[in-house]
Amino acid sequence: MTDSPLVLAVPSKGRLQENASAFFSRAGLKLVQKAGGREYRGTLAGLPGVEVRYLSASEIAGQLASGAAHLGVTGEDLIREMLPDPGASVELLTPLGFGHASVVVAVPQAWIDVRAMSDLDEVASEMRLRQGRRMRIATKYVNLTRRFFAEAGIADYRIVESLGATEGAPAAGSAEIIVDITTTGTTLAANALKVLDDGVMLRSEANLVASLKAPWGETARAGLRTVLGRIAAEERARTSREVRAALPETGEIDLATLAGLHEAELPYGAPRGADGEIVMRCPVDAVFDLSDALVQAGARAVTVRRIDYAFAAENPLAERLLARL
Ligand SMILES: Nc1ncnc2c1ncn2[C@@H]1O[C@H](COP(=O)(O)OP(=O)(O)OP(=O)(O)O)[C@@H](O)[C@H]1O
Ligand SMILES: O=P(O)(O)OC[C@H]1O[C@H](OP(=O)(O)OP(=O)(O)O)[C@H](O)[C@@H]1O
Ligand SMILES: [Mg+2]
Repeated sequence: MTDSPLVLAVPSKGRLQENASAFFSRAGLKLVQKAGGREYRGTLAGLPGVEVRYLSASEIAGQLASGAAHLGVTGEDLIREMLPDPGASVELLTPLGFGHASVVVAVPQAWIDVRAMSDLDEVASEMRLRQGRRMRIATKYVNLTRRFFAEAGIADYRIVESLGATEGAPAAGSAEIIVDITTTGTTLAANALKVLDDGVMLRSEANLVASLKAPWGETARAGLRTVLGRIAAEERARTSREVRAALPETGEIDLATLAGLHEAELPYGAPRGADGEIVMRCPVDAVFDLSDALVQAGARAVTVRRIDYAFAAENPLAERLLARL
């Protein structure tokens, strides 16, 4: 097996770019773009075993599928559209909380009686019978559309592949209806289109995705552990708080029960002495209940802190992926 670096594919433009760079920098992964932002390759500061490639969101999906990139950030819609059997070539490691958008079936607002896919089925059949032609659907999501329409039992249609400005197709007369991605619905409304009640094909967001086809040599695996370890450390830190308590001078606190009640853990283990200090960690929502419970149980002082990073010996994201390679 080759010992190439970990290739990390990052959106170079479009909606996902800014959020993706912010996500990596929060995790202490500083993207360093070579040669003044014109070069589409870069590095991660301090990690020589990682090579960064700046690509469009759809190219990233393609490179993960082919194995040209090990790890990347892209939209779930693109993965599901471009890969016939996503589970066979990639692993969706974790949704990232940005790039939310839905792939939808939209028809002209003027079609007042058409509200659901079943109505569309009737329209399609009538069009075929009365006018001798098939209903045309403009989209770049050809595969997702075929699958969704097959599941809805609609076969009387034809896909007109669209390369952009899909919402304009019905007004331009190149298709009757469309399948496209939407977030606010502004573009659909501006083009007098409406989404069918049961016409949401996929709710998508940006994901961190790993390739199962890439050459996973030692250097790439080591890079993966570091990158995913930092991402997990940031996530753990952001979603939890550190709770320190001075234990009572007399008596004992049943820490195990308290921890269980408040989804807390003792990352450094139980205290060694009776009147020591303990460090717990709990979800953000559980902070006040846990602190109250500690005070009621006799703790002399309780301090709650935000954490920057919380590293751990386990690396669940990396282990899950490595188990599949
Ligand atoms: N409102 C939105 N419209 C389109 N894509 C969105 C939206 N919100 C999030 N996304 C996500 O961003 C991905 C593509 O982003 P974007 O359109 O910015 O890329 P692009 O650089 O224009 O690439 P392409 O030329 O392939 O469209 C989508 O596939 C989707 O996952
Ligand atoms: O529901 P809305 O918030 O109105 O967003 C949806 C629009 O945004 C996207 O286009 P984009 O701006 O990415 O241009 P593109 O089609 O050239 O990729 C998408 O293709 C829709 O046209
Ligand atoms: Mg776009």
